[in-house]
Order: sequence, then C-alpha cells, then structure tokens
Amino acid sequence: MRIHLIAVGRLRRGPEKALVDDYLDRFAKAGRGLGLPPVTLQEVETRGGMAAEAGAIAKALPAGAACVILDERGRQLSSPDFAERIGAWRDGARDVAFVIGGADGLDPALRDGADLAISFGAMVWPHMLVRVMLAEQLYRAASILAGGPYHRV
Ligand SMILES: C[S@@+](CC[C@H](N)C(=O)[O-])C[C@H]1O[C@@H](n2cnc3c(N)ncnc32)[C@H](O)[C@@H]1O
Repeated sequence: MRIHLIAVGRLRRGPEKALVDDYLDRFAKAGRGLGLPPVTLQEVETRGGMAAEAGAIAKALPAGAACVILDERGRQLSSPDFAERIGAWRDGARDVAFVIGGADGLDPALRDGADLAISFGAMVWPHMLVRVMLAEQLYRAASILAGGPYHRV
C-alpha cells in the first residue's frame, strides 16, 4: 500500500507547513508498526486554472489508487470510520491518493470520477488548512488503529 497526498499549491515555510510536517511525521512514526507507509506528498502548480490543475492532478494520480477527494460537498466521516477505511485499504493492499484542490476547487469531472469525497463540514476552508486537517486525521487514524490514547471519545 502507498498513501499519496496530491495538493494544488505550494505550501511555503510557515505555521501551516510546520503543522503538516509535524502530523505527517507523527503519522509515519505511528504507522511503522501498523503496516502503514509514510505519506508521499506531491504539490501541483499550474497557471492554467482549474482545468489545467485537473490535468496535472490526473497525471499525478497513480494508476489503480483509490482517488479520495477533499470536498465540502462530500461525506462527513467520523474519525473511527476514517481509520477503518485506512485499515481496509491497507489490508486490501490498495494504494490511496488524497486530493485537495486550490482556490477554485476541483474540476467537476475529477469530482465525479472520485472513489470517495470527504467533507470536513459544509463550510469552505482554505486549502492549506485542509491539508493540516487531513494530516491530523491521518495521524489520528493511525492512533486509533494502534489503540493509542490520542483519540479519546
Ligand atoms: C478554497 S477551497 C475551494 C472552494 C471552491 N469554491 C469549491 O467549490 O470547491 C480549496 C480546496 O480545499 C478543500 N476544502 C475546502 N473546504 C473543504 C471542506 N469543508 N471539506 C473538505 N475539503 C474542503 C477542497 O479540496 C477544495 O478544493
């Protein structure tokens, strides 16, 4: 299994990047004993708007990977549900690619073709914060799968 994060825009040094790096690092450490690989981050930058971004994202998407987009119109999952899905992809040796759009959002064709759309609520968040939130949820998922104390309900 491989876990890809394909994100429109380059995250420059600053608080969001520090948080993403921290959570992805924690995920990599927690995932080691769980058969979860570190996340491979690919940033996509184009000047051609949403359609050009869609082409660049399509190129970055590994063949056969489950395409999971982040979209406010998507499904709201609980953290344990998200952890269960991560565990199922791992157990099925399925690669997964999470996709976060840019300021204009994701191309409708990409949205329609996705295997799953995850929403972090009906409000629209800046894409850099969505990256932080996804990285945190990945770490939380690993903690849940490990039976660790980070996720308390
Ligand atoms: C600034 S938003 C773009 C909003 C755009 N108006 C649209 O219709 O998608 C940039 C990206 O952040 C992600 N995003 C923003 N809010 C989200 C939410 N509530 N849940 C999941 N992803 C979200 C999506 O991937 C989106 O493409």
